[in-house]
Amino acid sequence: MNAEQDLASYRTLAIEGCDGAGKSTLARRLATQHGFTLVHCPPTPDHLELTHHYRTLLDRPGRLILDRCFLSELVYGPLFRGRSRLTWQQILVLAAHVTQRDGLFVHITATPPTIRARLMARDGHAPSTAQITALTCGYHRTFAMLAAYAPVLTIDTTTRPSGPAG
Ligand SMILES: Nc1ncnc2c1ncn2[C@@H]1O[C@H](COP(=O)(O)OP(=O)(O)O)[C@@H](O)[C@H]1O
Ligand SMILES: Cc1cn([C@H]2C[C@H](O)[C@@H](COP(=O)(O)OP(=O)(O)O)O2)c(=O)[nH]c1=O
Repeated sequence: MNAEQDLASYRTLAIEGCDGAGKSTLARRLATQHGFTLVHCPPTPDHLELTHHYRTLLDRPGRLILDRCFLSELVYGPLFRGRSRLTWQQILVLAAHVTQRDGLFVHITATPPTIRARLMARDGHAPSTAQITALTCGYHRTFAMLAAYAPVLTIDTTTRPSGPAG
């Protein structure tokens, strides 16, 4: 698929989006087919110094895919924990490291009913459609801001097949 060939030309891909949008499926496929090292970034514990954590990840050698990154904090933080532990200023410093590493931010999205159905099928439970809508809107706002400072590609997987051919 052309879009995936384009993605493969970057040295760094930071893949972000709502749980269930299809990040890990795409990340695994790109890693397997194009030889990226895949790093999944799960929710980080409170004691972790977040900017140092992500800087260290980005200092790794070679081609890298981050399956989630510091942008999760901006969206999940305010909605689920009352605040983001990272400021926009800190986010933009980290984003500059991604860009300097020949990086692209990949925004994976889908319609909230699609995401909900996928989460139900994958996990047997899912947030409400309203909660998923809040998350997808949060990501849309975040990426609209980020796009003024760093390269962003949005992929809507609602109708996109997930097979090996992409
Ligand atoms: N492009 C796609 N089209 C249809 N289903 C998909 C697609 N990408 C992922 N899925 C399915 O949706 C579910 C969530 O995908 P996953 O990659 O785990 O999302 P995330 O990493 O964003 O939580 C999985 O069951 C996966 O098989
Ligand atoms: C990285 C991150 C994730 N999360 C949330 C997003 C997900 O709902 C949940 C689990 O994330 P994760 O383990 O990345 O799951 P998935 O690959 O299915 O998206 O934690 C945060 O609340 N804060 C964070 O900083």
